[in-house]
Amino acid sequence: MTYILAIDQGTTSSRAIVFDAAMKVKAVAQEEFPQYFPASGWVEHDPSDIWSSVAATTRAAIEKARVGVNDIAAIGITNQRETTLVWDRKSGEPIHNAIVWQDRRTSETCQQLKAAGHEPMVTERTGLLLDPYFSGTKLAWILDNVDGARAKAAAGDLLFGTVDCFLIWKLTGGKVHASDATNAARTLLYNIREGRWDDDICKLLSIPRSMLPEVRDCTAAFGHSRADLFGREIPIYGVAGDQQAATIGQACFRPGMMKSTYGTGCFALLNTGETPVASKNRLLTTIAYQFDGKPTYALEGSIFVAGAVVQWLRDGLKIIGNAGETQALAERADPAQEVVLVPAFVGLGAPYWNADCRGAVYGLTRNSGSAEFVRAALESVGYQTRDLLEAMRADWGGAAKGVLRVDGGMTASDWTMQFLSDIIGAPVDRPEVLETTALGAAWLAGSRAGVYPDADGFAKAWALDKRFEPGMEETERTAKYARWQRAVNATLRV
Ligand SMILES: Nc1ncnc2c1ncn2[C@@H]1O[C@H](COP(=O)(O)OP(=O)(O)O)[C@@H](O)[C@H]1O
Ligand SMILES: O=P(O)(O)OC[C@H](O)CO
Repeated sequence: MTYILAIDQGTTSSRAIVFDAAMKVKAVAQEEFPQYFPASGWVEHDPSDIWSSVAATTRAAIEKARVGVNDIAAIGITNQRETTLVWDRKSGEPIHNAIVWQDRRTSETCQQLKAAGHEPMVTERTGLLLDPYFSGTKLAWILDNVDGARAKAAAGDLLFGTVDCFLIWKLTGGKVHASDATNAARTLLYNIREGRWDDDICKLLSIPRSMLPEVRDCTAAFGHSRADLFGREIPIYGVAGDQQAATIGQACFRPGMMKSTYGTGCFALLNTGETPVASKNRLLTTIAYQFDGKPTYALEGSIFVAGAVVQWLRDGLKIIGNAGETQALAERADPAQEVVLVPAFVGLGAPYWNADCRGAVYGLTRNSGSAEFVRAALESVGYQTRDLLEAMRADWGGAAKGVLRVDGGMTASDWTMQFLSDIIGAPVDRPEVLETTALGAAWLAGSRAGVYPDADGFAKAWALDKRFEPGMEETERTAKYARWQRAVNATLRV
């Protein structure tokens, strides 16, 4: 039994990956599923799509890998975080669509809670902000808006879960209602300092404790998959939210180590060790992972638009046919032009948290063309990362100018990675395995199953594909970053 099945349930697709004993990818299956936008700023998933895409891709990956089900030692799960589901304890039927992390419908509730002065207490206990991003107010919305939900919840007939918890419930045939500490840490209901659901916050949002799952370590036993799913019961041994799983997959096990994942958006996590660091710069404090009942904390910064800016160049402006074309165009851009793009398409995330501002372009001349736009778009990813790192350095002395480990689809762009290193003034390391998120989940499950090495052994196995070293002069770096900051300030004021 030397293979591990990792489930990566993301925002737009579900993926299943079979890893071999050497932690190499043996087979991958992926399925996209529909996104529902019932009103402006609302985003939902149909829970049956989440489940059917996971069921289909896990079976397909096992088949493609040509391994017997008896050779799979364990299942690891990683998932889009914060997305909120509520289902009936007896029938297992969801009572509403899943409300996705991007959904802003609870903006007003958050504003009211802030106006009533609750944010300092909530931030102190959960490490999060009173923002619709997190699960708590989404869960309260479902209870308030589905007929009879409040009464059923009070009677103990409803269960809440983030996506990991829902998948564990489905995989085990309703036998296990549990989540891991990293997912719990994103709900706005979990006290990350005390390691338990917070009764005061639950009361504030009128959420009955009986709905909430049991919270376990990332390497706990989460039951077994139903025998009829794969032909045999397989233990579920590893669970972590996707950004935390990427941190684990990048072996950021020591305080001061950080990773940044560049997909549609970008999420940077900095390991701060065994004590939670409260941010003065609107970063989130979260749990990076939890082993043996002991949490390791992280500071997290989220950027909403990273790779999405490249999609906009392709689908919106139509100045490229595919993402790979950005490299040549950026190289060709006129060095004398100083075009700056602030991609605040949906507002700005950390450290600004401004939901209302919108994107802007500065420094256009009569000669500005597609090459300068492309360069400005790729540069915006580097500048936004520097914003996060500046905030991390201001928050915590341990965040010195260390190496940044990167992963995600956009790290394929050498130009972007070189600019990133230039503008942050630190080395950027791209690993050989870019399936870092799934690898993190696989390692959690595989180490518990005894198939994979311990954390030290795993960290040693981490292999570098390419290191990008900063080559820009300090004066140029300072001038460029100052221009970016002026552009952001102007954008926030419009
Ligand atoms: N060569 C490239 N240059 C620039 N951006 C790229 C390149 N290849 C992929 N991307 C960007 O990376 C993103 C896809 O990354 P991925 O990790 O698959 O994202 P997600 O998991 O959020 O869907 C897309 O937004 C795409 O525009
Ligand atoms: O599914 P992804 O990769 O877009 O990740 C979503 C994050 O977990 C949201 O916090």
